[in-house]
Amino acid sequence: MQHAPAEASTTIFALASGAPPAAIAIMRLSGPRTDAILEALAGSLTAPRLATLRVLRHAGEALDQALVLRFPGPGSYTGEDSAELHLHAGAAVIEAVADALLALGATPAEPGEFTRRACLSGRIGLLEAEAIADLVAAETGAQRRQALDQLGGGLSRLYEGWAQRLRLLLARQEALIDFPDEDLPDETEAANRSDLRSLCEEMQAHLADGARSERIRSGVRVVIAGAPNAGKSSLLNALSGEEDAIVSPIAGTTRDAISVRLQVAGTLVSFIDTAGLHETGDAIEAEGIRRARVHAARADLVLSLVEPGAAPEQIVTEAECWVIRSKADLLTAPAAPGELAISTRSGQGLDRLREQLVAAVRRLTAGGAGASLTRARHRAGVEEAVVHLRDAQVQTWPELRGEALRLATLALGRLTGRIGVEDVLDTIFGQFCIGK
Ligand SMILES: Nc1nc2c(c(=O)[nH]1)N(C=O)[C@@H](CNc1ccc(C(=O)N[C@@H](CCC(=O)O)C(=O)O)cc1)CN2
Ligand SMILES: Nc1nc2c(ncn2[C@@H]2O[C@H](COP(=O)(O)OP(=O)(O)OP(=O)(O)O)[C@@H](O)[C@H]2O)c(=O)[nH]1
Repeated sequence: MQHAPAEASTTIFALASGAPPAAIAIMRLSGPRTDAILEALAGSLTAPRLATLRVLRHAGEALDQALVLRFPGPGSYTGEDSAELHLHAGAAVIEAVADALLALGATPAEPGEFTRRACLSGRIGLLEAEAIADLVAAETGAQRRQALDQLGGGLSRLYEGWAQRLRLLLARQEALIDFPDEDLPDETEAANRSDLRSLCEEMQAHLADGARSERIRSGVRVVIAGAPNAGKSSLLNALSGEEDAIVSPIAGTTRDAISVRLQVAGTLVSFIDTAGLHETGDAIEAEGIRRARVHAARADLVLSLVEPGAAPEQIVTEAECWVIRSKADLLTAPAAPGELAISTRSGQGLDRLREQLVAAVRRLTAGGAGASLTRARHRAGVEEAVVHLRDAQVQTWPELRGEALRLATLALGRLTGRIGVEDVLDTIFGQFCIGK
């Protein structure tokens, strides 16, 4: 972890609670001028971590009767001197307090700046900062549990453990380079090789998790595809219970993908209604169809809708693809065995489809115990480490093997934030809300 208080010179403030109107608003402060500002506003410093009722005054005027909480650094969320003002959440109260804070030398915080400072002061690692972002954004129970696990440090410990083992390997590797003529090397060499192999295997197993936690975090993608008029939009509306997509007897009604986020079995699922697949000379429709195919290719599950009498469309995807007979109320003969038949008009087959969706979502997000990666950034970092470890395994020159081990350690270090924090901070904190 880095300990350089790079941005500690300013004192920042932000409304940490939601937008008014609300009952209470929490104004958060962090930085070296925190105590001076509190003294000016509240008359004197309050006891650490003890909610204390004070009248806040500025320029001879009372601004609010508020609860003041002081968190002296370094034992605070940011690691700096921090405070919270729990205000009456009236827009005028908030504005008056913000004006007073500005006048007393504080500056408005950037999105995620409190957590960024917590990272820069070494209070938390990057993986924990990401977990906080995920926790704040969580819409489903599965997302909340996963973010809380990551905040608990499971993923950090896994990556730190790997980095630690790599550093040990590197040290032994360097001993080999420094003392090439000793008797030990043969045994050390064999031990290094076997440790390297098992480390590499563990990382590959970690990568081969079927992306289950990335899915929990960003949502399972279910794409509804098929010919024009197959009943795709009707199915989307039936699943969501709302009029999300336009339904009409005119073929080609849905031209761009429509995405609806629903919870299935406590997991976020994006159902994506796409343009009907067929040959067309219409440029806009053709673009819609191209997008439909891209969506299907990236899906976790494709529902391929087919009208009675028609044949399924060709859909290129690595995902599971269910052929579903639509408009079952119009079927004269029973559906083929094993084929799911639904009717959004009569409701036939919809409960079965819902049950199958629940089972599919559980399957797509199920996995073993232990920490698992939740973002593309983690996947890319571990993949990079694996590339270098593979390289290390085939290198015959100890110096080059050492270099490959160092590069793998670097990749892991960037994941946890031990190395090159600044590079990734903007990407991560740009997505935070202000006040976090
Ligand atoms: N009012 C309020 N509620 C909140 C937060 C907050 O900052 N303020 N949090 C913020 O996001 C979360 C809680 N997270 C926190 C994490 C660490 C510390 C902190 O001061 N830690 C010190 C002391 C711990 C102790 O009491 O012993 C430390 O770890 O040294 C505070 C809040 C959720 N609820
Ligand atoms: N009889 C019957 N008609 C249906 C059913 N579902 C949809 N339809 C009708 O089929 C027509 C097309 O339905 P949509 O849901 O718009 O079909 P789509 O596949 O989204 O069509 P495009 O947007 O053209 O790709 C509409 O007139 C619907 O009312 C059904 O279960 N039974």
